[in-house]
Amino acid sequence: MNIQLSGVTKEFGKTAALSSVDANVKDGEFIAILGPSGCGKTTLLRLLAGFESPTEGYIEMDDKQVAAPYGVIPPEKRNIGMVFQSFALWPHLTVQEQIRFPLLHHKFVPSSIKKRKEARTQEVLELVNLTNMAERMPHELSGGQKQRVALARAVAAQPSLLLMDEPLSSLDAELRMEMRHEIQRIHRHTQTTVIYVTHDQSEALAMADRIIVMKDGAVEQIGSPETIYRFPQTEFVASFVGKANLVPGFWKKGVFHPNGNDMVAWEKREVAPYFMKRGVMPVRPEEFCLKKAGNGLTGRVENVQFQGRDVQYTILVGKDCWTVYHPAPGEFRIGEQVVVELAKEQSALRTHTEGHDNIISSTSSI
Ligand SMILES: Nc1ncnc2c1ncn2[C@@H]1O[C@H](COP(=O)(O)OP(=O)(O)OP(=O)(O)O)[C@@H](O)[C@H]1O
Repeated sequence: MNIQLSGVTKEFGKTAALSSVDANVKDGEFIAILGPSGCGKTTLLRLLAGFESPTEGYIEMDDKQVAAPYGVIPPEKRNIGMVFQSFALWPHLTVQEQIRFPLLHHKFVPSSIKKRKEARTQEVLELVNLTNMAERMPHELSGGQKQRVALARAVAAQPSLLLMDEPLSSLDAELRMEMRHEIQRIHRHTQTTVIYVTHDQSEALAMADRIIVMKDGAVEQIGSPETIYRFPQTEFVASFVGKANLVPGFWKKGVFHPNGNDMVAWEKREVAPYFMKRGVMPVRPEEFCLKKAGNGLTGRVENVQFQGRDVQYTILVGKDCWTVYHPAPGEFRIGEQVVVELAKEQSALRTHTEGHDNIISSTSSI
């Protein structure tokens, strides 16, 4: 299903939950809506489902208007599946009855599936690896198994759009990783358009084709996970996704002089104009390297955290603390003086070409 959101605004009294959101979703895409608590993610999903109408703007699905201030097509008249954080299974139905239910009652079940409801139920049970639990009741299932049933139920009737609201947030860390994989596999298998709400950046980066990053009801940036991570367009995106250090300094002839030190020059090919105008370079913790001596900025190790593959250092440079990931084993101790440099490969990044992203080369004049 293709979706177009145009100037979508939603106000609850004086609260603007969404402010003029424009976005498009292509058929079969996996879109993550990412942002902190209260930024309007659930409101956007509820508008897409048809539970709410916009105060301004409109939503089109496959070129048909489905939501506008004066009218909205309700959820039961849209061909969508939904998965929530709370699973929302019916307590009195077995696993296979939960999956069969939409096949019996959903308005949009394709006739090819209606004719083979039992076979389709078994097929979907297999898809989520629950064939041997078909007769179990919800209280006899683990959290991960319940979430699989919820997923199976949502995709059974082959919806054109699958909406998921923080579906993994009540699962433990290991199960979350497993279910991410499961959801990706189901998406590949069904080719359904997915809109997935999360506040977890690693979930969005790992699963989505494109991410819509939101803040205070507005879209901050839309792009592929790689673009969002490597080429943030605003301070919020840089710090919310991947915890970039926002290094102050000045740009001269496409070269950045951190902390106003014109003896140190950093070249990073692609930095958004937003940062260049503000005299800032966003640098990911892994884009820095630490040395005992060299042509960089001098700092002092404030804290060291062993993380397995990397060591996370907090380095005090001037009055700012920067986060630096350095491959383990750690070579630097708390209190030690170090030199912070931009890792070599950062200046050799290939030119990025994604059409909708407004990225310029730092070698162009500003
Ligand atoms: N029915 C409502 N009435 C009044 N205000 C609401 C209503 N629903 C949402 N809001 C407000 O709109 C804003 C966005 O809420 P929303 O639930 O969409 O955020 P969210 O990003 O999904 O947050 P979370 O991650 O905490 O679920 C919040 O300030 C919220 O308090």
